[in-house]
Amino acid sequence: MNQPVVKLRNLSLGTGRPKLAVPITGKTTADILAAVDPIKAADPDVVEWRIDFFEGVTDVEQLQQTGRWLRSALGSIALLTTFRTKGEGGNLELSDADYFKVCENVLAGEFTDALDVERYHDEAAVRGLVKMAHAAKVVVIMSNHDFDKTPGKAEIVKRLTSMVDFGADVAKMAVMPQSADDVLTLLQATNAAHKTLSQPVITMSMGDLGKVSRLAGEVFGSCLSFATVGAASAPGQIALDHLRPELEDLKLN
Ligand SMILES: O=C1C[C@@](O)(C(=O)O)C[C@@H](O)[C@@H]1O
Repeated sequence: MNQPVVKLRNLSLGTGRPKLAVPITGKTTADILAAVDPIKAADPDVVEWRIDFFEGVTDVEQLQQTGRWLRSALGSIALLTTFRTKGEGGNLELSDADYFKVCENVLAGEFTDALDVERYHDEAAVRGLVKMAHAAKVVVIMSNHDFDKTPGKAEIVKRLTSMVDFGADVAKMAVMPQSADDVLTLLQATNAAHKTLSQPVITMSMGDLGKVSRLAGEVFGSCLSFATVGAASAPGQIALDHLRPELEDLKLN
């Protein structure tokens, strides 16, 4: 089977070394824009704006204006916009209806290259949002987080497969290990999904035990790794200036 590749701005996700994404978790517009210069100096492939940390997230004007300023400050770096709900490890509690409204406001603001869409919400609403994103030529990175445990291999593959069935361009799963065996489970599921799915996948085992999964994407088939410049957005993320040389060392020639 051909390697599935997805274009994200000027990147090809799914081929070569895993791409590097850095989260921005600022609370105010000033914090968010101040994060850009040090991030640009570290030269990531993708910036993830975690809008669940932004205090203006439910104000359409503030969300879209800050998004446009961020987009223009980033230059050629691809922008992924993510509202991570509280139940999946995010920072702010929103009703389902408000979650979808915020995501629609992101799309209407025309500033993002990719949108994170959580898989486990109302299914018709998820499908509707995917349609809207695709009409706006925005890449859908569909996601699911388990901050407590690592489901079995078959369950992880099933969830990633379901994301693709729901129209995801990229399917993403983050899980929490309780043991080294759990990390192996995530890696095995990644390898299996990577070999069978028609879209690229992103996976990670979080926390200290799972750090190895953030280095090993090229071997097991995860196309993007989240790394830090400043604040982390999830446990186990490694500094970008450490992760980049590790990924280069582990490159498959
Ligand atoms: O989905 C992910 C992955 C992540 O949870 C991680 O573990 O690196 C970090 C989040 O910001 C991002 O949206």
